[in-house]
Amino acid sequence: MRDAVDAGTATAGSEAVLALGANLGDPAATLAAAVQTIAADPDLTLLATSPIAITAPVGGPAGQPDYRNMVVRVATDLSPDDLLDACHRIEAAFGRERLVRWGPRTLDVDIVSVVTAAGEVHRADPDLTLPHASAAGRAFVLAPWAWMEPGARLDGVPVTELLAAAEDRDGVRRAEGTA
Ligand SMILES: Nc1ncnc2c1ncn2[C@@H]1O[C@H](COP(=O)(O)OP(=O)(O)OP(=O)(O)O)[C@@H](O)[C@H]1O
Ligand SMILES: Nc1nc2c(c(=O)[nH]1)N=C(CO)CN2
Repeated sequence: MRDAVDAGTATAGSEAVLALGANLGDPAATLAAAVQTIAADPDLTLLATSPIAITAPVGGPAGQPDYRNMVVRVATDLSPDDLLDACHRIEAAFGRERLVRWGPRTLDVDIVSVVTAAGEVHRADPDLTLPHASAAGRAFVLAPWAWMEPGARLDGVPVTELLAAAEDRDGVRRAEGTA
């Protein structure tokens, strides 16, 4: 594992893993369009996209529809704060409204991890916690990431190992096709 760094350290040449989730409207079409939006963003270089997972909702109100989840890897020179702003702009472009915690959404884009040349960025700010505070326990993030990059590590721990321990792993299945 490379050395951890504090956010605030120069982040030019970063790579980030973003987690995308949707369960309103046409989630598969939304994810496909979101990937195109990311690919077209001048501040982001899309390096890899995962297969899509169909996942049972974790938390939130009862009766919400299954999600479609995926992850992407991007390269960027944006700071983590500016990358979060970019994620929020993409969510807003797809009509995201924050009504209920863990409630249904047209598109959620979270930052799972940011790695600079100096290592994994660590930050404990509630406005931007890195690595994402819940990602290490979420099969709906870890499974698509492991399909995309079987050797991936989150903060030094193999994603496959985290996935094996994730409580929601039985609620995740792989969809046909790609975004
Ligand atoms: N790593 C991160 N990625 C995205 N948002 C984050 C992160 N860390 C903290 N946040 C903050 O979390 C706030 C709530 O985000 P959001 O509405 O997407 O939460 P959620 O998807 O409902 O739940 P969860 O945070 O458990 O995924 C955001 O406004 C953002 O400031
Ligand atoms: N299956 C699934 N469940 C969730 C999801 C998600 O993307 N997929 N996102 C949440 C808040 O980020 C809460 N619960």
